[in-house]
Amino acid sequence: MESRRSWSATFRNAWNGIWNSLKTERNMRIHVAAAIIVLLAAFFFGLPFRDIALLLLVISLVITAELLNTAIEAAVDLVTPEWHRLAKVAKDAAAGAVLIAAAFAVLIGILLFYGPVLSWLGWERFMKF
Ligand SMILES: Nc1ncnc2c1ncn2[C@@H]1O[C@H](COP(=O)(O)OP(=O)(O)OP(=O)(O)O)[C@@H](O)[C@H]1O
Repeated sequence: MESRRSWSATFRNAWNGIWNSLKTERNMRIHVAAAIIVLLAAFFFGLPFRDIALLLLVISLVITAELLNTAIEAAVDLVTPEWHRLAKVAKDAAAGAVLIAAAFAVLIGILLFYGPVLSWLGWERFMKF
């Protein structure tokens, strides 16, 4: 194993990890597609830069959680391909982390898009509810 790596090798390995997760994990592809749609919608509805920054933050949290989930699944499968209670604990907790990040991302998305979508539809009267 190399003891000293160049920056480019480190970056290449990190990119391999992202690319591998995109190729193998359907949920990762769904998260990335949702992120692109949400960012396009943010520009379409003219969300302020502060709100777009918040969207970028939650998107990065969801994708990071999904990458860590991929890493934990691979590490657990490497240690034990057999059924094991602790393997289940590790994989379920990793999946739970993705669920929490995704659920709060949806909630933040609703809060940020609620006003702009209603005014785009001309339904400002519903904004007080
Ligand atoms: N070795 C194991 N021992 C015990 N339970 C396991 C094991 N492998 C998987 N499981 C159970 O099956 C579930 C799905 O695990 P799997 O490795 O198939 O992930 P996945 O279907 O790719 O999940 P995700 O959608 O989160 O990526 C785990 O959350 C866990 O409950």
